[in-house]
Amino acid sequence: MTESTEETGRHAGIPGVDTDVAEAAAAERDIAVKVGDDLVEVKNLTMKFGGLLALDNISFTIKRGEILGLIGPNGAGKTTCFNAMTGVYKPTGGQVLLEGRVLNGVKQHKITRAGLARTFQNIRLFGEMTALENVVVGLDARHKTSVIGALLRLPRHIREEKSSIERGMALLEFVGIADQAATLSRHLPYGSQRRLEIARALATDPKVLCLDEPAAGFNPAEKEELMQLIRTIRDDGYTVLLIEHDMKLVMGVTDRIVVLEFGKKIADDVPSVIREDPKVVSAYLGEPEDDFA
Ligand SMILES: Nc1ncnc2c1ncn2[C@@H]1O[C@H](COP(=O)(O)OP(=O)(O)OP(=O)(O)O)[C@@H](O)[C@H]1O
Repeated sequence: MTESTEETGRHAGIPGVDTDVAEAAAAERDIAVKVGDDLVEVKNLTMKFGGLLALDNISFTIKRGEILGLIGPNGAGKTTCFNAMTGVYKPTGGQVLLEGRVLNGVKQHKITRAGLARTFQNIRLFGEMTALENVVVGLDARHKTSVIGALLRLPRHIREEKSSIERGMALLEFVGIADQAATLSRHLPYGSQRRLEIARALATDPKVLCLDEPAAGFNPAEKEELMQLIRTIRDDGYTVLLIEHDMKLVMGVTDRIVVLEFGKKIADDVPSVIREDPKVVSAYLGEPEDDFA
């Protein structure tokens, strides 16, 4: 965490955020809300699968510039919440707003374009493409030239292609795998594949980056490195929503935590309060000890 605890200006209010860094980096992004204000509002989000109420009237906000943790025991509804927010599922009820704009009913790719990017619990890369190509695919989604422009290799397309490769390389460097740019993604070590997923999501220039268990399968040293990467991403001006099972990781990296249990929100506070909350402790009873260390 950075050390800007005495902020009193309009960016104050998010513990641990170096708001100068966040503001400077994010200034280029066209985001309608200020650092510290509500960027995403989840209002009474409800998701039913037949008779199963997987999400029951969930409400929370994500503030611009924060790292928000979404935790809960197995089956609590975390991934369902991500899926309902990012257009994978159509919510049964409630609303998700990004910068005040309702996302319900908007197609997945349009939600990504609007600024909500995500990674998946199960890695979803193009295995037969190189690491760089996987990132460039994400960047291409933002291009303005037409298919005809690409076929005719018009100057604008060539310019965009060149800048895609440069930006793709910069993103691979940012997540620490630039030396593996030319490797087919299916040949990358597991940890690099997880990093590549993050780079590909960042390529869409998101306003909010949603990470679904990015440390799954990592050893403690890899987890520590990933925590550092998530902090760097935030310090670069992004807002992060993080689903994570590993409580130590969540407590160490987040500014605030929302806790779900059986599809209901049972707590929403800073990590030090969540750690002591009896409802949260009891929700984790019976879970592997590792999950609530
Ligand atoms: N497509 C679906 N159809 C039916 N039930 C589903 C579907 N997706 C999720 N569920 C159910 O919804 C509940 C919440 O599941 P979800 O995967 O969101 O939990 P989770 O908190 O992400 O769990 P985990 O930590 O194990 O990934 C579970 O009971 C699950 O079986």
